[in-house]
Amino acid sequence: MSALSTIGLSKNYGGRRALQDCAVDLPEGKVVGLVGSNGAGKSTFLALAAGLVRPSAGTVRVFGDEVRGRLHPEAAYLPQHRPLYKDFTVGEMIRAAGAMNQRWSRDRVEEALEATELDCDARVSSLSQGTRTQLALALSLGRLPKLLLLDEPLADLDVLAREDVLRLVMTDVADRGMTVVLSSHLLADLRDVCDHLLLLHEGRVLLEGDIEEILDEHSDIVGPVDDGTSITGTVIRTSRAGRQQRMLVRAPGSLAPGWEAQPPDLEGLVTNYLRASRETA
Ligand SMILES: Nc1ncnc2c1ncn2[C@@H]1O[C@H](COP(=O)(O)OP(=O)(O)OP(=O)(O)O)[C@@H](O)[C@H]1O
Repeated sequence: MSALSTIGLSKNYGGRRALQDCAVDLPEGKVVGLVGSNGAGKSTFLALAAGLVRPSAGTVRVFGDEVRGRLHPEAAYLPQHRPLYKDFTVGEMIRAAGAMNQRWSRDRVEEALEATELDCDARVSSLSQGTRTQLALALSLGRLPKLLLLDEPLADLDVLAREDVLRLVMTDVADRGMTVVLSSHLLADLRDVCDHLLLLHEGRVLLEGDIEEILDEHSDIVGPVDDGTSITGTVIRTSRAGRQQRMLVRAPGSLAPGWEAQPPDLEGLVTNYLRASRETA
């Protein structure tokens, strides 16, 4: 079953197109890396999925139910600006979140915060950025969501805090089969935990699918610069170096003598898609 699917999803802010005609199908139980440059539409996509903003066109479904201006009861959403009351203490914040959510596990929140050794009497305003993210994430996990939407959860965190945040998320993925969509403008941030990719560029879906399948479908091929006629498949991008040319090809056929194929790495593949898109714009 799809955890999150969209058809023809578009969002305009005034005259600006933030998202255009997006069709995606994110399977249940996956960890989805939502990747794209600044302004690609990642936050808009997540806010639409959370029902926080309404689409200009198209539909969003969470576990088959159309999202209409409210968060799906089985979903949790953590926006970029961590929604915490700065004047509250940690304890007050946990109680307030509990009162606001029908389905709530205080045990899960406390378990998630165990490693942080957070003082329940500390004011939210006194916490470091990383600890605030951990607190906000723990409160999201307290809803025991089946779908967790995380907008730039790793931004502004040091290496150790990043590891802690990802470990928290992956515990619920492993224990409860939770689906996660987490955004970043850096694929490298997400590479180790994601098994599904959603690549956005200027509001459009450039690539979406299971990461292993995407990699299997593509080849990096290298051959003589004066021979391009024998290449079958879809050439995503060509670059030249001296007397050789290198191509990223989707579904390549058999190669002519003089050509060699290698499996691409994900970072290189994504970079080629983004560059090709920029070059044709
Ligand atoms: N509330 C808004 N009003 C007007 N324009 C907006 C609004 N929110 C987003 N935009 C515009 O929509 C486009 C997509 O923005 P969005 O924040 O979704 O991208 P993003 O990929 O999350 O970017 P970043 O990585 O910088 O956070 C951008 O051009 C942005 O300026």
